[in-house]
Amino acid sequence: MPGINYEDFLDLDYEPRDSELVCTFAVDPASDMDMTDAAGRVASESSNGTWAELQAEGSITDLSATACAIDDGRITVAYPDALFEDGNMAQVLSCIAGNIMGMKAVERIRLLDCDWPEPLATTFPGPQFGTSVREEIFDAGDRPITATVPKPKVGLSTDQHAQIGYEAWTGGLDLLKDDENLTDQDFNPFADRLTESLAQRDRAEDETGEKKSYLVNVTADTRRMLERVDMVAEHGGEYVMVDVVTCGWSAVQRVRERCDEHGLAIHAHRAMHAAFDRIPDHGVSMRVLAQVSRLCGADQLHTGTADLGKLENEDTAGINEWLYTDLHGLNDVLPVASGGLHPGLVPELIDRVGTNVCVQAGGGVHGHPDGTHAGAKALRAAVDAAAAGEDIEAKADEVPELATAIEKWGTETPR
Ligand SMILES: O=C(COP(=O)(O)O)[C@H](O)[C@H](O)COP(=O)(O)O
Ligand SMILES: [Mg+2]
Repeated sequence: MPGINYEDFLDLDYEPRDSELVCTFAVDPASDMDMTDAAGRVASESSNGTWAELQAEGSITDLSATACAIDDGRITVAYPDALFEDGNMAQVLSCIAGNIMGMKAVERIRLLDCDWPEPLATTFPGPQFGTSVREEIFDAGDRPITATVPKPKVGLSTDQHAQIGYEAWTGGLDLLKDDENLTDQDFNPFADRLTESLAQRDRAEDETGEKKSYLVNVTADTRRMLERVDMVAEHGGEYVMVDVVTCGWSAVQRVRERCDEHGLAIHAHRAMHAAFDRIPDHGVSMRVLAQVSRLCGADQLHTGTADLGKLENEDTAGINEWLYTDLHGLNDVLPVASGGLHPGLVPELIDRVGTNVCVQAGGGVHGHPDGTHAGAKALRAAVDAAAAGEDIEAKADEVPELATAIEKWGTETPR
């Protein structure tokens, strides 16, 4: 009887088929393994094999992955389409980023990139709106849209939170955003925050003549999230915000489905991503996380500040480029630059990532010496100037709030 062993998962002459999911891994084999052994073990454990030689016969090997290239510490693995369940991201990730991450056959392993084939990619919905939110919701023309997150992150009362929203919106920002750890706590209950913030949004829209919107954080267990999504639709919101990593992809998929019914966009916060993408040679890359977010239907996603902000970033510009590139007809995704931004950093940011983004700042708005309203004016002026290719210092001569922000923070990267 033929056995399946991990050598059977290695074929360096193999050409992946168009229907296969092709993944690139960086691999550091265990000390008693060479790269070919490790490559075979990765393909085996992530598809239908294990450490032992199996005495199984027949078609089960049709589900085997093939390690088909080894190059400079990297391996390429091709996964047959039949291995995957349609539209089930949890199942896909349990294959390609599952047991192999802890397998003793490798010292370190990182899933760097995936090439998503049409048969699998199109079983996912992708974003409902993507970058079109800039035009469709805000009529923003060529400029990036702007957002702010009230600080302190948590602890503001509902009234204080909504008031900050009003000041930010009337100062010129497009979006008020909840912070990742604000959901439905006693000091600021979800339902009250939603209604009060949207009431202030309406007021700000009347006063400014501009469209404004609110990214309310619906993150919870799936049942509560869906109830919250319904509430947002009922009260006239345009978006929900979801902490996509902490709540999990299956939950995101359900939210995407419900948002489709309501025509709501999804803002994806990536809190916790750094637990598996910060160490460069292990885990799952931010690039793959961005791909997964797009497939599951995030319309806008935090992708970092191209190293200008307070947090570590992985290839923001490259990931953003991927989010814009065609993926078998699925919509694109609007990247959100956030984390330690302030007006003085905006020209360099736009230089690095372009204008098809959302520029988001918390401390860089509310830490303005003259408060939130002035901070919002400064950020909007910086964004308008940078998008129009105008010098920010010249703009600061016209907008005193921007001059004050530049005086306070200069062009420093915060920590
Ligand atoms: O609260 C903030 C930013 O606040 P501030 O502007 O005060 O730093 C966001 O949670 C970060 O953007 C997350 O990081 P990332 O966007 O990299 O996921
Ligand atoms: Mg935050």
